[in-house]
Amino acid sequence: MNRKTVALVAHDHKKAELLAWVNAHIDAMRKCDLVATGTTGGLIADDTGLAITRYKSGPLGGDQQIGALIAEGKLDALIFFWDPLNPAPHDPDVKALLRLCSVWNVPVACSSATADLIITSPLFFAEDYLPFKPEY
Ligand SMILES: O=C(CO)COP(=O)(O)O
Repeated sequence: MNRKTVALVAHDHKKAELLAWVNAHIDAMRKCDLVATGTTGGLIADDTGLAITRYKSGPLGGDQQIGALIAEGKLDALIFFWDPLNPAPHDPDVKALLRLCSVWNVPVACSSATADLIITSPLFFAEDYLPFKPEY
């Protein structure tokens, strides 16, 4: 099976929802190389025992570090439960991260419903499926 690199990110009010989602898809998570922003990654690693490469906390540059992975073609999906009800001090970074997913055609889920569809899609792990990669 094709090993995929998946980023896990959640704002504070959405962390419990992301943790529940990870646990609901724990078998799929074990088949992925996981990266995360700092606090999100620590929470998930402590709860599940999954190995996660942790970057800085979002407000301290973690979103931008994950954005750099996207720009380098090293990320296969972003699961980002951002908070639509509370302002974030680093909102420009949040927007920049989501923007790069569109620039580089990287699948991104901002809700558990969409994340369910990505992670259960046979295409996602298929050896012979390569999403279109734009050439700039
Ligand atoms: O702020 C975040 C994403 O924008 C997430 O950062 P933490 O995982 O460190 O809370």
